[in-house]
Amino acid sequence: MNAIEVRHLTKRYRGRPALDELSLRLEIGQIVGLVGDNGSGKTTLLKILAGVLADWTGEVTVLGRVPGPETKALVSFLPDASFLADSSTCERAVNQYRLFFEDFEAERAWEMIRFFKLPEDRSLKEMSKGMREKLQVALAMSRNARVYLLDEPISGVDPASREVILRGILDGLDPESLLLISTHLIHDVEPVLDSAVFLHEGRVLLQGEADALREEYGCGLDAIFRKVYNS
Ligand SMILES: Nc1ncnc2c1ncn2[C@@H]1O[C@H](COP(=O)(O)OP(=O)(O)OP(=O)(O)O)[C@@H](O)[C@H]1O
Repeated sequence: MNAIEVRHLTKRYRGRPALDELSLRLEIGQIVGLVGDNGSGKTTLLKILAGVLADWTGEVTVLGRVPGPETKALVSFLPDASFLADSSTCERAVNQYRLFFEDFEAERAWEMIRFFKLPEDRSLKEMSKGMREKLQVALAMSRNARVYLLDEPISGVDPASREVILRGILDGLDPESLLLISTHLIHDVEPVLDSAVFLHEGRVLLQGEADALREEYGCGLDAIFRKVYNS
């Protein structure tokens, strides 16, 4: 079964298409990079798949169902903007997740919080941007979801921490799940990707297995990005 199936998906904001007849299929058991130039529709697509945007046209299924309450229980979505209260500490955030999500494993979240060396005595307001991102990754990846949708999870972190976060994401990832990760930091994420989807103006510009794309273009995904978006 395809984890995600999208056909002719169009989403307009005040009449202007953010996604334009987009079609895409993603199978379970993969780590997929979602890349594209600014405004190409990555966040909009992830929000629709996560079931937080509803006014679109076309066909979308996630794990065989139209995005809604049923799929939300199976999909772990890490949005680009923090939704946790500024006053939250690690402990409060873990407890909030435990209340919200039946599939949340608090112990796994604590392991990641320690692995990321996050300060347990500081509120979110007192944490740096990178620390907040690490906490959100720890929470999102501690759900036993079938589909993980991560919107720019490493945008605010230093290069060494990016590797640590990616390791944290991969450790314990169920091979029977799909991880879709949007990023501008293709070079950093490339080593973990099985495949990539390139968006442009709300459509799929290029999609394929990472190895096949590298072979076809004779370079890495980062260089492919520069080639296709500069041409
Ligand atoms: N709430 C909104 N109201 C109006 N237009 C919006 C809204 N959100 C997004 N858009 C528009 O939709 C298009 C796609 O935006 P989106 O945020 O999905 O792109 P993106 O690929 O995630 O961009 P970036 O790489 O800059 O984060 C853009 O033209 C943007 O201006």
